[in-house]
Amino acid sequence: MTTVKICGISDAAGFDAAAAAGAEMVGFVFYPPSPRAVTPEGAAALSARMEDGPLRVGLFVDPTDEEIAAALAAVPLGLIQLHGAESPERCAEIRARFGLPVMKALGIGDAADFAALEAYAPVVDRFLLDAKPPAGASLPGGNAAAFDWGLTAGRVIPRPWLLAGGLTPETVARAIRQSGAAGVDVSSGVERARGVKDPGRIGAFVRAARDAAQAG
Ligand SMILES: O=C(O)c1ccccc1N[C@@H]1O[C@H](COP(=O)(O)O)[C@@H](O)[C@H]1O
Repeated sequence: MTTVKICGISDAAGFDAAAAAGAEMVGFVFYPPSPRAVTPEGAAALSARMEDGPLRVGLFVDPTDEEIAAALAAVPLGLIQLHGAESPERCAEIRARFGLPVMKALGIGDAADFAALEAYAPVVDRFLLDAKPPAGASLPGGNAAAFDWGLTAGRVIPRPWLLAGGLTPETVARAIRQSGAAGVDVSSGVERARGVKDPGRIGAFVRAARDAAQAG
């Protein structure tokens, strides 16, 4: 089954829609410059809406230990997503210090970018393969930008991985077919305005990803 992560959850309607649709993961953005940013207290209130449900993923960009600790003190995170310029050494340090699995986001523009995966593979649990930020973008992710999905087709990725970048309910099935991804992650594509999730589009995205996986 395709793993689906809905990222940038910042309100109850978005959280409830992701859980009701059966998304495996929801992402809380602990990065203040993002329009989807939540405080640890805000994420805790959303997470408390349901005892079980999706795995709570904390998204950080070049975080300090204190920032991660503050989020973890409030929210039962099951996965730490690192979406900045964290080195393999820093990923290993965070993974060991907090005792949680780490998903490293890497930007893909062409085939040469896959070389970076080798150094990270021993120290992370998952990869998130995203587009590189477009010129002038103020965020390192969440820019609705896609990369060439054919670049991952038939390629051995040394850890489980999610495809991200510019996915939408309308394109996710094609993205899964072309990339061979077993998991997908979306933020902008399920919003009705920048930073505002659309419950209907969240449901449509999860259904489209499921249908694509069943169609094989
Ligand atoms: O979503 C954000 O605001 C964000 C901010 C900083 C780093 C990463 C961010 N989002 C991640 O980027 C992917 C792709 O986003 P999109 O679907 O293209 O908008 C998203 O799934 C998050 O993991």
